[in-house]
Amino acid sequence: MPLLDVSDLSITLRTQRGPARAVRDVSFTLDRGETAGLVGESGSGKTLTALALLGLLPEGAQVTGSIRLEGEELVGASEDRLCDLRGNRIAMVFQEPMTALNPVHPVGRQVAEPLRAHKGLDAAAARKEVIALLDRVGIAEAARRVDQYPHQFSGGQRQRITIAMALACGPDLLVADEPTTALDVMVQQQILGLVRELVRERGMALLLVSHNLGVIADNAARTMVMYGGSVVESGPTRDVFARPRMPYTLGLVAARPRLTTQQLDRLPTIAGTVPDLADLPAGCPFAGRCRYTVDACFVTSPPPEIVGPSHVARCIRLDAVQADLQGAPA
Ligand SMILES: Nc1ncnc2c1ncn2[C@@H]1O[C@H](COP(=O)(O)OP(=O)(O)OP(=O)(O)O)[C@@H](O)[C@H]1O
Repeated sequence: MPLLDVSDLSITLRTQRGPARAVRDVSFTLDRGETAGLVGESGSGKTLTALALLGLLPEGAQVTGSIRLEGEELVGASEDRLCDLRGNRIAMVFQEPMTALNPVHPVGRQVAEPLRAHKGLDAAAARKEVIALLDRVGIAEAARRVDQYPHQFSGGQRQRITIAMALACGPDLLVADEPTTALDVMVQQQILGLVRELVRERGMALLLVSHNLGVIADNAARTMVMYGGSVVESGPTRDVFARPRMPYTLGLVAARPRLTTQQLDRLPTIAGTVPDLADLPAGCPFAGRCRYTVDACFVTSPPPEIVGPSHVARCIRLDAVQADLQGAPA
């Protein structure tokens, strides 16, 4: 049984312009020790997918489908149960560390919170554990700095502290949503290196969300490309980037042949605009921007097609894409 099994997850939000189906039929599994990357442009539904795993969706969001953690269904689970799991078995690291840190409390007390809430540690035991955690995530002189406040740390150190907080209870699943976007490139590399080490060391599963192709290419064994609320292509990262098949992925990769984190701090631009989720036409969400579009693309929601080992793309024009790729000069 996979650690995480997401099946046909759809999320509909209430918006001023009516219901918006912001996430559509997303399915994937994640095993312990595995890192999957979720990549896509702003508004494609990455964050909502991540938040759904923690039961942290905006009020009024309707969720259908299934999210199972070791077989336990989380869609429709009680708030009490989700609270038990959050920060304990599933933890999240956000883009902006100050979202997770309270500026008026010393960092040590904040990292200790999940330990006290979920593991019942007393103050002295929690403090000892917190110092060890801060030390592990690379905060020098942790025993002295544990009583300092968030503003006394740099942005990179604050993100290290939120990682310590996320790790405190030894979660099985870590969800990191743009964990390094707010940091400069050198610090980004250090933090991602730390996360990689921790995932390996602790055998956690990691869902890494990023708009940065390089971050995903460097860190995730498996990649899911999101567009207009759907996963339009997924597979082993190497294959998705070396042999993209869905025209949207193709456009992203073609625009950025060198996949390194430094090169790809921004998602390449593709002509046209992201579809309006409150008014998404039937058919393929990319149809309005795609050069392969035929009439049927506006009618049929493309089913997942297997295009290689564990590599799936949603497009009804795969043959035309393939023919072009074969005809293209190497
Ligand atoms: N609380 C909310 N109320 C209404 N619409 C929302 C809400 N949160 C997100 N949305 C909309 O849902 C869609 C998907 O948002 P989501 O944040 O998941 O995208 P994303 O791919 O993570 O983009 P970004 O990288 O900008 O965060 C967007 O169109 C967004 O405007």
